[in-house]
Parts: sequence; C-alpha cells; structure tokens
Amino acid sequence: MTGEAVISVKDLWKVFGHKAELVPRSAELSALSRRELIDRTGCTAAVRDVSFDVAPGEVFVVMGLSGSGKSTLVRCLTRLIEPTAGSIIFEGEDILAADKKRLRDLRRRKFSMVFQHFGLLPFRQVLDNVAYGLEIRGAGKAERIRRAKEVIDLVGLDGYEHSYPEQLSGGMQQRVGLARALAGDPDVLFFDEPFSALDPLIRRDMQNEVIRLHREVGKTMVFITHDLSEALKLGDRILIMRDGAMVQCGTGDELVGAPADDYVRDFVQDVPRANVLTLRWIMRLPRPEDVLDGPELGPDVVVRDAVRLVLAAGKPVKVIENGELLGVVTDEEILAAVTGVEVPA
Ligand SMILES: Nc1ncnc2c1ncn2[C@@H]1O[C@H](COP(=O)(O)OP(=O)(O)OP(=O)(O)O)[C@@H](O)[C@H]1O
Repeated sequence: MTGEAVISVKDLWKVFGHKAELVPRSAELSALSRRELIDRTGCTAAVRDVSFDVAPGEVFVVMGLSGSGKSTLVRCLTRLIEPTAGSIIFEGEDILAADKKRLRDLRRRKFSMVFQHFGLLPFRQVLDNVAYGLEIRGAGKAERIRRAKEVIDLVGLDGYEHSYPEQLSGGMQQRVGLARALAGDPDVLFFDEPFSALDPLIRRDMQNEVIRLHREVGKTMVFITHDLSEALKLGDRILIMRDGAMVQCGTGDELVGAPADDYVRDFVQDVPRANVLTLRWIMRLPRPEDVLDGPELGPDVVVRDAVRLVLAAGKPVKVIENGELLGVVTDEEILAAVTGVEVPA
C-alpha cells in the first residue's frame, strides 16, 4: 500500500465475558473456535486477531453475516467499545493510549458516524440537525449555518433546510445523516449498515450518493455491510469476517478471482464475474499460433467493458502494461468470464 495508513490495526481482539483479557494471552484459549470458547469459558470472541490497514482516501468495507463481528470491530476503532488486546494506530497516534479528553476530541474532530437509524433530533430542523456537531465543537452561529448549508447542498437537500426529520422520506433522512457526518470535515467517516433499512431503489440511490460524495470530498471511509453487492460497489477493498476472524481482505476482483476459502467462494459465487474481474484475471499466455497484431488493452480494464472490443477483434487482444505484453484475451476467455463456464485448459 502506498502512503502512510490512516488507520492501522494489529492483532485486535474483543472478547466479551468474565476474565476476557485472558483469552488473547492464552495460546490454548485463543486457538479455540468461537463455539468452543463459549462452552469452555462463557466468553464470546467477537473480534479475533484481526489486522489491516486503511489507506488515505480509501473506501474500506467490512463485510460478514450477522454476528460475524463487524460492528464490534468498527466500534473498537473509535473506542466506542474497548478492545481486549491489540493495537490501533490512527494517523500515527496510538488510539488505545488516548485519555478521555483526547478521545472526545478525536470523536468530535476526526471521526464521524453514519448509522442505520439516522439518530436525528426530531424537534430540530434539517439545518440544526446538520449543524449540531459544529455546535458541540463551539463553532459560532454564522459559521455553523454557513457550513451546514454547504453540506446540505452537497448531499442534494437544498430547499429542505427548514423541514423536520419526520417530514422527510427514509432516504432523505439518511442524506441528513450524511450531511451531519460531513459537516465537521472529519478525516474518517464510519458507516454502520447505513442503508439496510431503506427500500432497494432508494438504497441504490444512496450508494451512488456515497460514490459521488467520495469522488467529491475524497474522505477515507470505513463501511460496514452484510450485502456483498453493496460491498463490491462501494469498496476499494473488502474485509470479510466470519465468527470474529478475518477470512480475506482484498479488492473485489481478488475476492471473486481468488477466494481464500469455501466460505468466500460461497459468498461470491453469484457475482456476475464479468462485472468484477479485470483482464488480468482472465488473460492467458500467448501461443505460437496467435497473431499478435490485434488491439491492445490494459490489464485493469473490467471484462464487461472489454467484451465488445474483444468479440469484434477476430484475433487475440493484447494485454499490455508499461509497454510489456502480459498476455492475450480472446473470445474464449471473454465468453468463459461472461457465462461463468470455464474453458478446459
Ligand atoms: N455487549 C456484548 N456482550 C456479549 N456479546 C456481545 C456483545 N456485543 C456483541 N456480542 C456478540 O459478539 C458477536 C459479534 O457481534 P456484532 O454485533 O459485532 O456482529 P455483526 O457482524 O455486527 O452483526 P450484525 O450485522 O447482526 O450487527 C455476536 O456473537 C454478538 O452476540
């Protein structure tokens, strides 16, 4: 990964229960499955030995089924939940060493949260809901209103400044939540299943909204979801959790192209491969009989975007990176990726 990580998590554990701190320290207990650990000690290992880095400006998705530990993991990052063991470094600072005052400061200035249940104040207008965090920070009224209006515009709620939350649809309320999170210009936005309660079409709108906002404001985002298509749509990288442990962490095409185990394979099996895989995953080495005067494409072109060109070429399309021929793609590889049927080697 290039650049200093914004968040660097190492060997993180969160164990709930009596004498929880003994579990990560004991080779024997930490090797037990979650079920065995509950049976032996009554403790639940919600997060087990998880390590990852989040890069500046990255959309980092944490995905897993219900109970896999996503919320606990992400709450540990801001110490809404106290980790049992491990380290969390945020912008070079050891978060676990921060005292109460410092934590409060970090939460006000550096982190913002967007939750599934919007957490809006019902008796305040949109403008005041959005400005709320700035008020807590002690910003003056004129500055609060100026900034709140700016982010209200940014999320497309221009004209609704004086509405009350109950007058807005679910999608619009979540836009208020987004505006509120952006108002304080945080370094990292945390999203905990923000769109799970929304209708599918509104959900899609909101996902597009996050993509657009990310493009415009370039914030680092940590996004929890249990929905793979949401994860693939939004995530630069996706961390898949199971029973508190990290199963795989990678880009969407890495998860689909090289699932770490059967659990991930099951997760990704229905993903339209052509929409996710790039030519790098499907190209083959040139053979002596290949005529190599066809068109060229880069290895990171998504298969879906190459279909037309490859099928029309009538000869192998060369996959070139920095002037070097990495491989070729022909009708066969394209059709295998589109139909999901592998061509025998
Ligand atoms: N305060 C707590 N005390 C004891 N066990 C807890 C506590 N909070 C969470 N757990 C357990 O930790 C495990 C992980 O829970 P967590 O809520 O992090 O999962 P999740 O993947 O976010 O699930 P969901 O999508 O349902 O929110 C679960 O088995 C849960 O029962």
